[in-house]
Amino acid sequence: MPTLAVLTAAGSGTRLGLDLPKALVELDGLPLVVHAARRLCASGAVDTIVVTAPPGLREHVAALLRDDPVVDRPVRVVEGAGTRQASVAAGLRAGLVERPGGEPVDVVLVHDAARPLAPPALVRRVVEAVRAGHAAVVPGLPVTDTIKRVTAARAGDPSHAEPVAETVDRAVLRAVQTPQGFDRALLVRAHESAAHRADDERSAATDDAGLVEALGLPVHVVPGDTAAAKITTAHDLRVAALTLREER
Ligand SMILES: Nc1ccn([C@@H]2O[C@H](COP(=O)(O)OP(=O)(O)OP(=O)(O)O)[C@@H](O)[C@H]2O)c(=O)n1
Ligand SMILES: C[C@](O)(CO)[C@H](O)COP(=O)(O)O
Repeated sequence: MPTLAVLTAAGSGTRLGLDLPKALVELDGLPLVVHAARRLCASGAVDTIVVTAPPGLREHVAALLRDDPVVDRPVRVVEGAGTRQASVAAGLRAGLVERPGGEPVDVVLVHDAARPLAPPALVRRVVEAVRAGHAAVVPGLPVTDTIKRVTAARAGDPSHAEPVAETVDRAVLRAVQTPQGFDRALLVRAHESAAHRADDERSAATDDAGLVEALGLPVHVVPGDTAAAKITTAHDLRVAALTLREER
């Protein structure tokens, strides 16, 4: 049965600090959203894609993807919303409309254009784990830094130094990435039951697996890939350019 990918691209990219939405920023001459869509298609594991575009840029994003020679799956573009969670919900609504005679989607991936170099093999790994029976799957990497839990700095301390409460056991930590993969019915249920918190940045979930966890249902981690790193800052964009060069 078919796999739908919701590709989130509606964010503004505030932390990147350029004067256009992050998904439209170019890496080696191609917008990030196009890099991400190309790799979803190259995986061979994705049948259709719904992209969440920044406000007012739906047509522009649709044209970019329509004109790209490597993006060879049907792509639908919808306008995103104010938070990532609300954008994914909008993408899901559009992507799961049944087409007459079409086979219903059974697996949904949610992927960030902000992770433009997530390799096709990673996409396949996530889809395979869902098809093997894990209803919610996230790629994750071991954490390599020593992690401290801190408490609030003392009021009036000019250094703003935060007291350390403990060193967390990093062996049990994973830094999770996208694409995240789900059984369709589970992801729809998870978004529906968290819809009341979708529009408030402080309460919205930062990833979709978190919504499944909130239902008390299991989420499994498969090995991630350093190439799927998230572009948040200008430094990350430079690292991605190096990753792309190494890939060639
Ligand atoms: N309202 C939003 C916010 C984010 N995203 C998408 O979710 C992914 C992860 O978001 P993030 O990296 O935080 O992107 P921005 O919100 O653009 O970044 P910033 O917080 O720096 O503005 C990105 O692909 C982004 O386009 C989205 O579709 N809709
Ligand atoms: C979904 C995600 O990419 C997984 O690491 C991440 O949670 C997105 O977070 P952001 O704060 O919206 O960048």
